[in-house]
Amino acid sequence: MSAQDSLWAWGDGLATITDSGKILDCWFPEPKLGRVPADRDWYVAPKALADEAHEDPRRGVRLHPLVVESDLSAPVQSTQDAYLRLHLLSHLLVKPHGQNLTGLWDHLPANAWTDLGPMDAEEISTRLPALRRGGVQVYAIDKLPRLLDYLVPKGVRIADGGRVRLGAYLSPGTIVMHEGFVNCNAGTLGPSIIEGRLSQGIVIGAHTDIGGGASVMGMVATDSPQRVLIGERSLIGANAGVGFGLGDDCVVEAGLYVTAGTKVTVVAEQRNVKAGELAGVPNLLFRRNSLTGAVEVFSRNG
Ligand SMILES: CC(C)(COP(=O)(O)OP(=O)(O)OC[C@H]1O[C@@H](n2cnc3c(N)ncnc32)[C@H](O)[C@@H]1OP(=O)(O)O)[C@@H](O)C(=O)NCCC(=O)NCCSC(=O)CCC(=O)O
Repeated sequence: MSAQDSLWAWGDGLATITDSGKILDCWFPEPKLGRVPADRDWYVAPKALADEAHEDPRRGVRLHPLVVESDLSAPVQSTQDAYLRLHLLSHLLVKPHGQNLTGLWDHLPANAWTDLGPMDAEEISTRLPALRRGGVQVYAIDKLPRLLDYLVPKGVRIADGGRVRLGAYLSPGTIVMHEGFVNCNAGTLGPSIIEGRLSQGIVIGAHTDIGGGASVMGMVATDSPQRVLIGERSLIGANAGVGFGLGDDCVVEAGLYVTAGTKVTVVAEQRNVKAGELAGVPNLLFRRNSLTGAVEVFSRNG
């Protein structure tokens, strides 16, 4: 694959399409980087996917194979393109921030998610009585589905599947506990424990622990130039939070929320700085002095 090819991706997908022709989602079992091979007939689906094609009158949809090719440097073009890019993240083929996600939200319809799959949210009221009679549950109205309904990442534990969205980038060895949450275009670069929330765009390094209920402040816009990276072997304590990137081997005390603008005292130097100025600095402990209320920063060793 040439360097130029690495800016492209493609995949055979199975789209859910409403009776009125609206694409609700697209599942790509084996997305790939590069261009569609020259000898590939775009109109002939692999047998495994062709065999999955069917109609589901309960949801008013049909499942139909299609092939999608995307220029990852360009904004998102369609729903199937959006789903391909989310799959690339969760298959660990493209890292968070490694592709252009401008327009992602605009191309993701807010579907009704049932245990049969997605359906048009506008049709849910009329179809609900029949769905209930059939024992079908509607568990969400949302733009992004659960990761585990599309793939099972290797070597990863997810205690509650509803808390991890398609597009999460979870490296082998990651454990997401019940309180953990991982949005799309966010995730882990190595083994780690997530008991708190990783918003869109947040990436944490290997052997880092996001404590119970902890928050890493993110941003909704997928094209924001702002990056919040948390280094390796760091710990954000239970119910704590950060609004800027931490370096390696840092600790934030349980219950302490430090935003980029929080004025902190660097104890060894007796000087006050905005915490955001310490973004990326390794070996720091952030602690609120329980006697004075001031947020203090100490150097620590490993
Ligand atoms: C800030 C630290 C890291 C500090 O711990 P340390 O072990 O380094 O220090 P220590 O031994 O406790 O304290 C050393 C000295 O500093 C003092 N000291 C400690 N904290 C202080 C504070 N805030 N203000 C003033 N002094 C303080 C102690 O009294 C002691 O003083 P003397 O020397 O005078 O004795 C810790 O308190 C912390 O917050 N850890 C985070 C743990 C965590 O949240 N893990 C996530 C698990 S997730 C989970 O459990 C799930 C829970 C859930 O789901 O809700």
